[in-house]
Formats: sequence, structure tokens, C-alpha cells
Amino acid sequence: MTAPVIEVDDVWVRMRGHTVLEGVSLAVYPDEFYAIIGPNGGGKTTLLKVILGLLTPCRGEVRILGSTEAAMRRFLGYVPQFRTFDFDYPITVREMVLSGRLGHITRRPRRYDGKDLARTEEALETMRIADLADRQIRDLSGGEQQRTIIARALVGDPKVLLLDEPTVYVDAPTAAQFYEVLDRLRDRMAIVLVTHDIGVIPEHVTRVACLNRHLYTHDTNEIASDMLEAAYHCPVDLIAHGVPHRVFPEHSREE
Ligand SMILES: Nc1ncnc2c1ncn2[C@@H]1O[C@H](COP(=O)(O)OP(=O)(O)OP(=O)(O)O)[C@@H](O)[C@H]1O
Repeated sequence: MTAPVIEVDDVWVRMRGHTVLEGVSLAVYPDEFYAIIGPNGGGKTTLLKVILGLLTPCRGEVRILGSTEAAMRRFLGYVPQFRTFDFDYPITVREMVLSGRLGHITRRPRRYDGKDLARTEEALETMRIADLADRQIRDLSGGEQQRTIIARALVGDPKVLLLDEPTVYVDAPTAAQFYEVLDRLRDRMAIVLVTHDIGVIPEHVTRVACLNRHLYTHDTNEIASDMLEAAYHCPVDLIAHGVPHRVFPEHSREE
């Protein structure tokens, strides 16, 4: 059986006296498109930060390609939440994408070389923004900015692409185009997408889990009602393939 690219093993995180993640375990395999859904404040960004090595759990460990070495994080591409970017910053699309190579340069002084420039051109082509390369990022549409930050995550040639609420600020047609782009990337890398919006779970996900301090999963690509109930603690209206329906009727248990 293929080995996982990411293993999260019994991870606990406490912040300011509150338990944010409690005994979270999961494995992501190379060909997976793993969606993690959950309410605001449920710990999704925290889990991504633990996987990325930006946050050390008080218990448990994360293995990337079987290793706990910090250097293995170079195999991860990260697309943070849109709101964390300053799109008014005076920088071109090409410069922004190229900046994704910085963490991969070990030589000193840190200077870009031909490989960095070549990877940047490839990522611009992959995301179909080569024609925008010399434009300022502030002059792009939301969808074009989104493709730019994904290209920036791709220049490191990741084995896994981690996306935090990638469609939160884009309209429905742009989100649909975005999922087409992810489909194209899937034969090159695993994808982990976190979102609070269960209406956006794309049809090609291979696995869905719900996170609200605990991770609830059935190891399938179905959004099961008991997972949602456990994670959201309230009725949830799900829009699956354009058809709204209520996935469970009422509160059945209190925390
Ligand atoms: N630096 C911090 N210090 C203290 N508490 C924090 C810190 N960062 C996050 N938290 C808390 O941890 C919990 C989980 O936050 P997190 O950002 O991981 O949730 P999320 O599921 O990503 O939420 P959202 O969908 O709103 O982005 C929240 O209650 C948040 O207030």
C-alpha cells in the first residue's frame, strides 16, 4: 500500500488555556483530495499550522513523507487565507510567484538562480496567468489574485498543496474555475482543503472530515450527517450539486 504523504498522529494543541485540537489524527495519501470542514474557530487553520510546522503541538507528532524532520516541510505548498495577503503591495505577479522560491534557497547570500526563474515561469503557465506576469497584483481581479497565490505555492514543487478557505472571497463562477484548476493539479500532488463552508465541497474530493476540536471522519468522500452533527452541534443546510437539503433535523446532543 502507498505510504501517506502527511500523517498527523494524536495531536493536541492548547492556546491561552483552551484546548483547540484534541487527539487529532489523520493520514493523507499521495493521490488524495482531502476536504476538512468545520465551523469558524473549529481549529482548521491551527491544524494546517501544525502540519506546516508553524505551531508545535503540546502532544502528538506530524510526519511528512514518513519523517518528523523540519526540512520535510519543503514538500508542502501552502495557500493561506486570502485576507492574510496585502494585495496593495507594489509587486508584479511574476515577483510574487517568484517569492515562493525563497524558502527553498539554502545558499547564502540568498539569490534567485535560473532554476527559480524557470519554476516561476512553469507555475505561471500552470495557473494560466503568464499573460499577467508583468501586471501589479493590485490591478488583478479576485480570481486572478487567487491564481497568483496558488502559483506562488506551486513554485516549490510540492507533494501536497494545503489550501485555507480558498474560495471565500470569490464568486460562484470563479470558484468553479478554481476547482477545475485543482483537478488539473491532482495528478501531480495531494490536495488538502479546509473550509467552514460545506456548500463548496467540490465533487472530486476523495475524503471529507469534520473538525471542531476533534476530527470526525468516516474515511469516505461522503459528508455524513453524524459527522456534521458532532462538529457543528446544530442543524446544517447542505447544498450538494445545487440541491439544498437539511442533513439533520435538530440538536441531538449538547457538548
Ligand atoms: N494565537 C492564538 N492565541 C489564542 N487563541 C488562538 C490563537 N489562534 C487561534 N486561536 C483560537 O483557536 C481556535 C481555533 O482557531 P482557528 O483559526 O484554528 O479556527 P478555524 O477553524 O480556522 O476558524 P475560521 O473558519 O474562522 O478560520 C479559535 O477559538 C481561536 O480563537
